Amino acid sequence: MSNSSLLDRYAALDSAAVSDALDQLGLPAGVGGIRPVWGTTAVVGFAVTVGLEPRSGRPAGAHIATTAIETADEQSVIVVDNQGRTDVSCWGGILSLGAARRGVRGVVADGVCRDVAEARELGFPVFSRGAVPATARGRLRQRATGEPVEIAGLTVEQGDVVVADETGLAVVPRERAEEVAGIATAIVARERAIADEVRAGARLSHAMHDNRLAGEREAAR
Ligand SMILES: O=C([O-])CC(=O)C(=O)O
Ligand SMILES: [Mg+2]
Repeated sequence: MSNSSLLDRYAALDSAAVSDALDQLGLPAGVGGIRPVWGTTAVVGFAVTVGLEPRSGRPAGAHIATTAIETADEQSVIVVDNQGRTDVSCWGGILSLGAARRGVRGVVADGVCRDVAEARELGFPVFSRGAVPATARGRLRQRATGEPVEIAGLTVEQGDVVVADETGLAVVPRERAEEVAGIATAIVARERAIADEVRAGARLSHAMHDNRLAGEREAAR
């Protein structure tokens, strides 16, 4: 499957269905707490990773995330590991502008951002733990780009599939991405069938029995 067909498949899914598929395969489930900072609803793409750390008096290099954005493209989601910090911004409006100009699909940060209005005006999806005005300059430095990072307890490797929406975040190892998409697609179809029965008046406790909802193994579609 081509990369763009794979991302089209994920665009038809959501973080909950992907999390259920990951559960079935014994892979780490999705996580919450990282949410859209303006009205965006969902983003899927291949991870381009950025690891940050406190600057702690060391010399400043390139501004955080700038070199990662320069390697990213229209299939990328920038994934920023700021170790969950909420006291200093790890993403801002000029970064959103630079990423949007490359066609990047969005950013997912385990930390907080600033310049929310600038992201909204650009239509650039930003998912984070919230926002704070305090700049990264002088406070943070880039530890690495393209290396594995940790986001809300999930390891994300460069090229993994990232699914972020209003519910939370799911991360799929690239080598399992076709398999997970197949199972998640079957889960979505089964849940639609259950919802149709509920709309038609079926008893909820019957239609939504756990054995049916989550206990079965899915045949991938
Ligand atoms: O200086 C910063 O912290 C980054 C920033 O605001 C931006 O990208 O616009
Ligand atoms: Mg700014």
